[in-house]
Amino acid sequence: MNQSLIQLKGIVKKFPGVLANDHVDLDINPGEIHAILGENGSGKSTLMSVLAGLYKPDAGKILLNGVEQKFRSPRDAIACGIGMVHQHFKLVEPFTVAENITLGEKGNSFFLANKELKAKINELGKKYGLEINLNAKVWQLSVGEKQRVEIVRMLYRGSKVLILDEPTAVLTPQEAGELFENLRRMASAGCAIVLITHKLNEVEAIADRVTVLRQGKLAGVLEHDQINAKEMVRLMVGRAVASKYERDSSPVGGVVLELDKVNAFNDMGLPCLRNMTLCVREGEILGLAGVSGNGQREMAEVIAGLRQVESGKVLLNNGNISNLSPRTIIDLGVAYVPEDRLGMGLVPELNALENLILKNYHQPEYSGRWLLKSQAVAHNAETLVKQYQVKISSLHQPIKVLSGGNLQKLLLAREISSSPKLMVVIYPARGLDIGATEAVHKLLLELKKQKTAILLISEDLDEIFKLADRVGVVFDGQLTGDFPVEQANLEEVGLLMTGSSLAKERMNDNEPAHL
Ligand SMILES: Nc1ncnc2c1ncn2[C@@H]1O[C@H](COP(=O)(O)OP(=O)(O)OP(=O)(O)O)[C@@H](O)[C@H]1O
Repeated sequence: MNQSLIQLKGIVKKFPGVLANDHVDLDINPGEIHAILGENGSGKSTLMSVLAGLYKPDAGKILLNGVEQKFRSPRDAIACGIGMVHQHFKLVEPFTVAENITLGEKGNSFFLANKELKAKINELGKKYGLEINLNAKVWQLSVGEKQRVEIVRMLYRGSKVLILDEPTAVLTPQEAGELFENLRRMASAGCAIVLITHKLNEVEAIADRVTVLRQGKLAGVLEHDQINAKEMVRLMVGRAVASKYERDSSPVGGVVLELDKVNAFNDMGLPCLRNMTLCVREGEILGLAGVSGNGQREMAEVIAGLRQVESGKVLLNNGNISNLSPRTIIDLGVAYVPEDRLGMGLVPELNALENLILKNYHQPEYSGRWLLKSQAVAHNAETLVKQYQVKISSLHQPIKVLSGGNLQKLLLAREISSSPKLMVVIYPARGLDIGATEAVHKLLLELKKQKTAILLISEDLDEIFKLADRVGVVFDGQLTGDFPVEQANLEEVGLLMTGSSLAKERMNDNEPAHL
């Protein structure tokens, strides 16, 4: 048998109070796509950070082609051909693509990203299907394009082992398809691809081998012919996970949220909501399907008071809330779980006590004459953390160290505990493992039972069909479909998401398909 390209042997990594990796072994072969699976907090990112030189292991060895390596920094790992593309991209937004790719390279001034460098980057792009406009500023790029820049940056530095942390979590289904084709091309050219993911269908579609972690330990390795969803779930969770939820069939109430011909602009000043019209009723989940980037985020921001309504109205229980301040909208009973949990939903540097009162610290319940009422703040956090089963070693620790699932539970705990009339939630299970996804879905179904109107924005049609009473489709800032879930058809919804019929109508009207 050929020698593994990378071997991790007995890796141990401890954090205060947590054994994140407990004697984990991992073999990676050249030319393979190797998936790392495990529930939130099982130690996947920690193990990959050890391999990428970000963390020094407390025990264990890293072997490259059979030779032991000691990485003191990511620079050492990169020099050995190991590069990691993180979930949160590490690009400098005001710089161009070329500058970002060459940034930090010895001897290259990024201001002088010259012809030769550009030719080299273009060649890599062509070879692996990763073409990008080198002169574009990073802030102008879509999420998928930014990810491409990160990958090309690693390839440019000679990476032979590319670690991708949940790369499809932020991509549209089409972009994810393209990424997989490109990864396959890289693997065929001899690179090893290590993929951290929660999506079992992706693993089935693309992985050559799978390593499963559970509670910091190695739970098992599946060879290609052993990869199937049931076995992966068994190794990951050790129990069955609901594939369907029981539906609450109580009748829905009156209209809570109404968008009446709302128009708004995106960050680039282009129209992103175009006469958007929809409504959500009491005790109803409207699942809004759509490829991200079709105005969903902006719609949620308009409802939450974070984006200007240019024309049209946002009505809450028949009252016009367009362009009211976020605080007023919160006080009127609107809860919001944004796409960007750690940037917008929670403050990474603050602890759980502080994050859990971010929306109501000014209220007499928590606010004394000069200082916060520390006992009330602590009681609130202790109760919510227990009730929502957030795994956290200390309420005083910055929440940035929590796993994705625990962050989302913390955020939902804060939002749900305000007993909202309307909950707007975007991609609630993005990046979460199946156990945490189930927990989050159950919280939303419980909220529906309490008669809250829920606008659930998602790209995951399984999620929408599991939870929603009605399925809406958004394309290019407009509602292009609206069906009771029983009458919704997966294929039709998928087609509407790509704008197929709308695109045809547009062409007939001689209007451009994209603004
Ligand atoms: N810098 C840190 N300080 C303290 N604890 C940490 C740190 N990084 C991770 N942990 C803890 O180590 C454990 C493993 O975390 P890790 O992020 O590796 O899990 P994961 O499997 O990648 O989770 P997810 O799927 O949510 O990304 C968790 O309990 C986490 O809270």
